[in-house]
Amino acid sequence: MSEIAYPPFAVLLVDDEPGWLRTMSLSLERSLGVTNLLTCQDPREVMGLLGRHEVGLVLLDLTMPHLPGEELLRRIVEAHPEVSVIVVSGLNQLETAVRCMQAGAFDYFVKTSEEDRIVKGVGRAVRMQELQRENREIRRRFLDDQLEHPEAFDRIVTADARMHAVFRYVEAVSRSRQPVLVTGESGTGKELIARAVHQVSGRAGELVPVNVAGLDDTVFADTLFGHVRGAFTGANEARSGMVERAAEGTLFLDEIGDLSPASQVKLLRLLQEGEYYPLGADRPRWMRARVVVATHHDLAARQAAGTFRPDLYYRLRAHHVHLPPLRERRGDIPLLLEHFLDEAARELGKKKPTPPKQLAGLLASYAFPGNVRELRAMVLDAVGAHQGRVLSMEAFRRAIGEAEVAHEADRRGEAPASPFAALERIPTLDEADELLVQEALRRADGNQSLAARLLGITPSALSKRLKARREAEGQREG
Ligand SMILES: Nc1ncnc2c1ncn2[C@@H]1O[C@H](COP(=O)(O)OP(=O)(O)OP(=O)(O)O)[C@@H](O)[C@H]1O
Repeated sequence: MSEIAYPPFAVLLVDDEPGWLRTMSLSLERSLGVTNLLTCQDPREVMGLLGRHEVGLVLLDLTMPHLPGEELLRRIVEAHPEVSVIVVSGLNQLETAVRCMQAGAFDYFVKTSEEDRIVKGVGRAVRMQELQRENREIRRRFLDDQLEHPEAFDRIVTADARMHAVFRYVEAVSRSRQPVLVTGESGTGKELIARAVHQVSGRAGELVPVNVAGLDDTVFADTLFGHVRGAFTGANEARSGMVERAAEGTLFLDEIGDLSPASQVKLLRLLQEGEYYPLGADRPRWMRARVVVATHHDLAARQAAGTFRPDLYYRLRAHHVHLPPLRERRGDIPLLLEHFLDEAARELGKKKPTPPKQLAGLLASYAFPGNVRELRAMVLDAVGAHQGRVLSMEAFRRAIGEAEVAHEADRRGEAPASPFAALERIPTLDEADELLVQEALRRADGNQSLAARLLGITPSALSKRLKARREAEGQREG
């Protein structure tokens, strides 16, 4: 796969000094990975270039022959308000800087400032442009409803509208270099989404996963940033870290909610500054990798509780994907069941068994705290143990029973012993009847025959109850 130009819009450098254009182009490419570059020595050509190319950012020198930079700045802002302009001037004059900012410049640097500062300023402007473009892109894709890379989501079996919205969002943010945060309960498919983000991004390198849970700060830094020779006793060789390994690809940091406070600071610095120090190094390295992070924790709650840094949380939240638990997309259960039956039969070299009719009802009534991973394990176990043509219900009943007992044991001490213990007044039989019917319909996603099965009554009995209730409500309103 060939490397795709970055960013997805051109950065135009305008200066009459060819030497400055060359040095700046090299710095931007080396430090920020910017390859989508245009250069121009004659300010009179700039408006034409903006008309012909998709430019997102202009670095503009102020003192050039033929056309004063300030005048050109005004023309650009008027004709292309969506383009950001950074003024890089030879003059260290406060008044000029103020005038340029008032005219609509995104930032102002003096040429003699450290090159590093200008590069970081360009990094900030690129990030702003990316966010603005992604906002437009997200709006367009939601209206359009089509996926451009459906193959990237092939491994994710779903017919759920929220999951499809996630796919469209992933496509909309895929070309950016900003981090993507994937949240959702354990087993909901966060790693599959991280892989899809990587695939859609078209980045040539590999996806490098690192589980950061339980890493102490030193191991975290060494794993991610590597070390130079002699950095600590036993460091006989220099070793590059995962950030380097993922340079042309994607770094996937899993279990980010469990990161220690000291490592949170390091990660924030990496994301904010785009640079890091291998252990023992005295010069920073630039990060080229795209970062995707995932957690099953509620980061907002962790942030509020003071265990997760707010600045890191807000930084990560810019591109956020949340995966709904399986119990909120029960319509996916039959599809996943088929998918895992195929997979299990293939892996175990068996003929695909037929699922018994009652299985759908049993699975629909279960909360799946372990989500898709739990369903997959159940199906694999059941197919492994099964003989004959029709799959036995027993393996599923046992797995669900055991999981519920384990779950109950986990909750013991916190949860009330009976569902009514916390209530001041127990519901009347009629009210309980009503509550059960509502809950069954909710769990069955409004499917009445499934809801009836959950309630242990026939579909016509449920339909009669619903009809009677509607009539009673009608009379009350009338
Ligand atoms: N929609 C899906 N279609 C097919 N397989 C799925 C789907 N969602 C999850 N899986 C499978 O379920 C298992 C768990 O998925 P994954 O590892 O992506 O979950 P996770 O959210 O990252 O979990 P954790 O938080 O525990 O790391 C994997 O075997 C994965 O292939």
